[in-house]
Amino acid sequence: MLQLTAVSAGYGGGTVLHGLDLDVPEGTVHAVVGHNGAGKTTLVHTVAGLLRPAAGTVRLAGADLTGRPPHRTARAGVGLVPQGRRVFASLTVAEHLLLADRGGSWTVSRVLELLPRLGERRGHRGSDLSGGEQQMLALARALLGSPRLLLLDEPTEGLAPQLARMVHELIASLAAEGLTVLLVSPSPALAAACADEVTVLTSGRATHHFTGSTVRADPSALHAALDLTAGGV
Ligand SMILES: Nc1ncnc2c1ncn2[C@@H]1O[C@H](COP(=O)(O)OP(=O)(O)OP(=O)(O)O)[C@@H](O)[C@H]1O
Repeated sequence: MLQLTAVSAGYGGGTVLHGLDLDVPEGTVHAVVGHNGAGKTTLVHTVAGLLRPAAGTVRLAGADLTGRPPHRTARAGVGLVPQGRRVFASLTVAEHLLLADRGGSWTVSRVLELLPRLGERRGHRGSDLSGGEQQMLALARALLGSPRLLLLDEPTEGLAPQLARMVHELIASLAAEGLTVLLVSPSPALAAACADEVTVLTSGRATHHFTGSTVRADPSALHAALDLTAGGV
Protein backbone atom coordinates (compact mmCIF):
# COMPACT_ATOMS: atom_id res chain seq x y z
CA MET A 1 0.00 0.00 0.00
CA LEU A 2 2.74 2.45 1.04
CA GLN A 3 6.10 2.30 -0.64
CA LEU A 4 9.05 4.56 0.08
CA THR A 5 12.04 4.21 -2.19
CA ALA A 6 15.39 5.80 -1.36
CA VAL A 7 13.71 8.75 0.37
CA SER A 8 15.99 11.51 1.60
CA ALA A 9 14.55 14.55 3.36
CA GLY A 10 15.61 17.31 5.71
CA TYR A 11 15.49 21.00 6.45
CA GLY A 12 17.39 23.88 4.88
CA GLY A 13 20.11 21.78 3.32
CA GLY A 14 20.55 19.48 6.34
CA THR A 15 19.63 15.85 5.62
CA VAL A 16 17.60 13.98 8.27
CA LEU A 17 16.38 10.93 6.34
CA HIS A 18 19.08 9.18 4.34
CA GLY A 19 17.79 7.05 1.47
CA LEU A 20 14.99 5.32 3.37
CA ASP A 21 13.19 2.30 1.87
CA LEU A 22 9.94 1.15 3.44
CA ASP A 23 7.18 -1.14 2.24
CA VAL A 24 3.91 -1.35 4.18
CA PRO A 25 1.47 -3.91 2.74
CA GLU A 26 -2.28 -3.22 2.83
CA GLY A 27 -3.98 -4.00 6.14
CA THR A 28 -0.75 -4.19 8.13
CA VAL A 29 0.73 -2.11 10.93
CA HIS A 30 4.32 -0.96 10.50
CA ALA A 31 6.04 0.60 13.51
CA VAL A 32 9.11 2.78 13.08
CA VAL A 33 10.87 3.01 16.41
CA GLY A 34 13.70 5.37 17.24
CA HIS A 35 15.07 7.78 19.77
CA ASN A 36 14.22 11.47 19.86
CA GLY A 37 15.71 13.17 16.85
CA ALA A 38 16.03 9.96 14.80
CA GLY A 39 13.78 11.45 12.12
CA LYS A 40 10.41 9.86 12.92
CA THR A 41 8.33 13.01 12.56
CA THR A 42 10.32 13.96 9.48
CA LEU A 43 9.31 10.60 7.98
CA VAL A 44 5.63 11.11 8.84
CA HIS A 45 5.65 14.64 7.43
CA THR A 46 7.30 13.46 4.25
CA VAL A 47 4.59 10.84 3.68
CA ALA A 48 1.83 13.33 4.59
CA GLY A 49 3.10 15.87 2.06
CA LEU A 50 4.10 18.41 4.71
CA LEU A 51 7.74 18.08 3.69
CA ARG A 52 8.98 17.61 0.15
CA PRO A 53 11.66 14.93 -0.06
CA ALA A 54 15.01 15.92 -1.56
CA ALA A 55 15.23 12.54 -3.30
CA GLY A 56 13.34 9.29 -3.67
CA THR A 57 9.67 8.46 -4.18
CA VAL A 58 6.57 7.99 -2.01
CA ARG A 59 3.85 5.79 -3.49
CA LEU A 60 0.41 4.91 -2.20
CA ALA A 61 -1.29 1.96 -3.88
CA GLY A 62 0.95 2.56 -6.88
CA ALA A 63 0.17 6.28 -7.21
CA ASP A 64 3.14 8.61 -6.97
CA LEU A 65 2.56 11.06 -4.10
CA THR A 66 6.09 12.46 -4.05
CA GLY A 67 6.00 16.21 -3.41
CA ARG A 68 2.20 16.47 -3.52
CA PRO A 69 0.86 19.10 -1.12
CA PRO A 70 -0.86 17.90 2.08
CA HIS A 71 -4.46 18.45 0.93
CA ARG A 72 -3.88 16.36 -2.20
CA THR A 73 -2.07 13.69 -0.20
CA ALA A 74 -5.04 13.58 2.18
CA ARG A 75 -7.42 13.29 -0.77
CA ALA A 76 -5.36 10.37 -2.07
CA GLY A 77 -6.12 8.53 1.18
CA VAL A 78 -3.50 9.51 3.75
CA GLY A 79 -4.82 10.36 7.23
CA LEU A 80 -2.53 11.98 9.79
CA VAL A 81 -2.74 11.89 13.58
CA PRO A 82 -0.03 14.42 14.42
CA GLN A 83 2.32 14.42 17.36
CA GLY A 84 0.78 16.37 20.24
CA ARG A 85 -2.80 15.71 18.90
CA ARG A 86 -3.30 19.36 17.80
CA VAL A 87 -6.92 19.64 18.85
CA PHE A 88 -8.47 23.11 19.05
CA ALA A 89 -8.80 24.32 22.65
CA SER A 90 -11.94 26.36 22.00
CA LEU A 91 -13.90 23.93 19.81
CA THR A 92 -16.12 21.20 21.23
CA VAL A 93 -15.73 17.54 20.38
CA ALA A 94 -18.89 17.75 18.27
CA GLU A 95 -17.50 20.75 16.35
CA HIS A 96 -14.23 18.95 15.68
CA LEU A 97 -16.15 15.98 14.30
CA LEU A 98 -18.41 18.16 12.17
CA LEU A 99 -15.42 19.97 10.63
CA ALA A 100 -13.58 16.73 9.89
CA ASP A 101 -16.56 14.85 8.41
CA ARG A 102 -15.94 14.21 4.70
CA GLY A 103 -19.06 12.12 4.09
CA GLY A 104 -16.99 9.01 3.44
CA SER A 105 -17.21 5.45 4.71
CA TRP A 106 -16.21 6.62 8.19
CA THR A 107 -19.26 8.52 9.40
CA VAL A 108 -19.50 10.34 12.74
CA SER A 109 -21.70 7.57 14.13
CA ARG A 110 -19.23 4.87 13.04
CA VAL A 111 -16.39 6.81 14.68
CA LEU A 112 -18.41 7.20 17.89
CA GLU A 113 -19.14 3.47 17.91
CA LEU A 114 -15.37 2.86 17.92
CA LEU A 115 -14.68 5.70 20.37
CA PRO A 116 -17.76 5.93 22.63
CA ARG A 117 -16.00 8.19 25.13
CA LEU A 118 -16.08 10.98 22.54
CA GLY A 119 -19.85 10.69 22.38
CA GLU A 120 -20.05 11.19 26.14
CA ARG A 121 -17.79 14.25 25.84
CA ARG A 122 -19.29 15.74 22.67
CA GLY A 123 -20.23 19.08 24.29
CA HIS A 124 -16.82 19.57 25.90
CA ARG A 125 -14.12 21.83 24.51
CA GLY A 126 -10.70 20.57 23.46
CA SER A 127 -9.10 22.30 26.43
CA ASP A 128 -11.32 20.28 28.83
CA LEU A 129 -10.27 16.89 27.46
CA SER A 130 -7.70 14.59 29.02
CA GLY A 131 -4.64 13.56 27.01
CA GLY A 132 -6.29 10.24 26.19
CA GLU A 133 -9.49 11.93 25.05
CA GLN A 134 -7.51 14.36 22.90
CA GLN A 135 -5.71 11.40 21.31
CA MET A 136 -9.07 9.77 20.55
CA LEU A 137 -10.33 13.02 19.04
CA ALA A 138 -7.22 13.34 16.87
CA LEU A 139 -7.76 9.75 15.72
CA ALA A 140 -11.46 10.40 15.08
CA ARG A 141 -10.61 13.43 12.96
CA ALA A 142 -8.22 11.41 10.81
CA LEU A 143 -10.70 8.53 10.43
CA LEU A 144 -13.44 10.90 9.24
CA GLY A 145 -11.33 11.46 6.13
CA SER A 146 -11.83 7.71 5.44
CA PRO A 147 -8.11 7.14 4.84
CA ARG A 148 -6.52 4.07 3.32
CA LEU A 149 -3.30 4.79 5.19
CA LEU A 150 -3.25 6.11 8.73
CA LEU A 151 -0.11 7.89 9.98
CA LEU A 152 0.25 7.97 13.76
CA ASP A 153 2.99 10.17 15.23
CA GLU A 154 3.75 9.06 18.80
CA PRO A 155 0.14 8.09 19.59
CA THR A 156 0.84 7.01 23.19
CA GLU A 157 3.07 9.96 24.14
CA GLY A 158 2.18 11.22 27.61
CA LEU A 159 -0.57 8.65 28.19
CA ALA A 160 -0.92 6.53 31.33
CA PRO A 161 -0.17 2.81 30.72
CA GLN A 162 -3.84 1.83 30.80
CA LEU A 163 -4.72 4.43 28.14
CA ALA A 164 -1.68 3.44 26.10
CA ARG A 165 -2.98 -0.15 26.11
CA MET A 166 -6.32 1.09 24.87
CA VAL A 167 -4.57 2.86 21.97
CA HIS A 168 -2.71 -0.40 21.18
CA GLU A 169 -6.07 -2.22 20.98
CA LEU A 170 -7.61 0.51 18.82
CA ILE A 171 -4.74 0.31 16.34
CA ALA A 172 -5.03 -3.48 16.16
CA SER A 173 -8.79 -3.27 15.57
CA LEU A 174 -8.35 -0.69 12.79
CA ALA A 175 -5.84 -2.94 11.05
CA ALA A 176 -8.27 -5.84 11.43
CA GLU A 177 -10.78 -3.72 9.47
CA GLY A 178 -8.26 -3.45 6.63
CA LEU A 179 -6.69 -0.07 7.34
CA THR A 180 -2.95 0.24 6.71
CA VAL A 181 -1.07 1.91 9.56
CA LEU A 182 2.37 3.52 9.75
CA LEU A 183 3.17 4.56 13.29
CA VAL A 184 6.30 6.15 14.71
CA SER A 185 7.23 6.06 18.36
CA PRO A 186 10.19 5.84 20.72
CA SER A 187 8.30 3.02 22.50
CA PRO A 188 9.23 -0.61 21.80
CA ALA A 189 6.20 -1.56 23.92
CA LEU A 190 3.87 0.06 21.40
CA ALA A 191 5.61 -1.70 18.52
CA ALA A 192 5.45 -5.04 20.31
CA ALA A 193 1.77 -4.61 21.13
CA CYS A 194 0.37 -3.99 17.69
CA ALA A 195 2.90 -4.04 14.82
CA ASP A 196 3.24 -6.63 12.07
CA GLU A 197 6.64 -5.22 11.11
CA VAL A 198 9.07 -3.09 13.07
CA THR A 199 11.84 -0.88 11.70
CA VAL A 200 14.43 0.76 13.92
CA LEU A 201 15.33 4.24 12.70
CA THR A 202 18.76 5.45 13.77
CA SER A 203 19.89 8.92 12.70
CA GLY A 204 17.60 8.81 9.69
CA ARG A 205 18.58 5.31 8.54
CA ALA A 206 16.67 2.05 8.83
CA THR A 207 19.17 0.00 10.81
CA HIS A 208 17.14 -3.04 11.94
CA HIS A 209 13.98 -4.87 10.92
CA PHE A 210 11.93 -7.30 12.99
CA THR A 211 8.60 -8.99 12.56
CA GLY A 212 6.04 -8.09 15.22
CA SER A 213 5.73 -11.75 16.23
CA THR A 214 9.50 -11.99 16.82
CA VAL A 215 9.35 -8.91 19.03
CA ARG A 216 6.33 -10.25 20.93
CA ALA A 217 8.08 -13.58 21.54
CA ASP A 218 11.31 -11.93 22.68
CA PRO A 219 11.71 -8.15 22.72
CA SER A 220 15.38 -8.29 23.75
CA ALA A 221 16.77 -7.89 20.24
CA LEU A 222 14.62 -4.80 19.65
CA HIS A 223 15.70 -3.40 23.01
CA ALA A 224 19.32 -4.11 22.17
CA ALA A 225 18.87 -2.40 18.81
CA LEU A 226 17.58 0.63 20.65
CA ASP A 227 20.27 0.32 23.32
CA LEU A 228 17.58 -0.02 25.93
CA THR A 229 17.62 -2.19 28.99
CA ALA A 230 14.91 -4.85 29.00
CA GLY A 231 11.67 -3.48 30.44
CA GLY A 232 12.55 0.09 29.47
CA VAL A 233 10.27 2.63 27.75
N1 LIG B 1 11.37 22.30 11.15
C1 LIG B 1 12.63 21.90 11.36
N2 LIG B 1 13.67 22.68 10.96
C2 LIG B 1 14.94 22.27 11.15
N3 LIG B 1 15.30 21.11 11.72
C3 LIG B 1 14.32 20.30 12.15
C4 LIG B 1 12.93 20.65 11.98
N4 LIG B 1 12.17 19.65 12.49
C5 LIG B 1 13.04 18.73 12.95
N5 LIG B 1 14.31 19.11 12.75
C6 LIG B 1 15.52 18.33 13.10
O1 LIG B 1 15.48 17.13 12.39
C7 LIG B 1 15.95 16.05 13.21
C8 LIG B 1 14.89 14.96 13.30
O2 LIG B 1 13.73 15.48 13.93
P1 LIG B 1 12.37 14.67 14.03
O3 LIG B 1 11.36 15.56 14.70
O4 LIG B 1 12.03 14.09 12.73
O5 LIG B 1 12.78 13.50 15.03
P2 LIG B 1 11.88 12.50 15.86
O6 LIG B 1 12.50 11.16 15.73
O7 LIG B 1 10.46 12.65 15.47
O8 LIG B 1 12.09 13.01 17.33
P3 LIG B 1 11.04 13.49 18.44
O9 LIG B 1 10.64 12.25 19.14
O10 LIG B 1 11.86 14.41 19.27
O11 LIG B 1 9.89 14.17 17.74
C9 LIG B 1 16.30 16.66 14.55
O12 LIG B 1 17.68 16.90 14.58
C10 LIG B 1 15.54 17.98 14.56
O13 LIG B 1 16.20 18.93 15.32
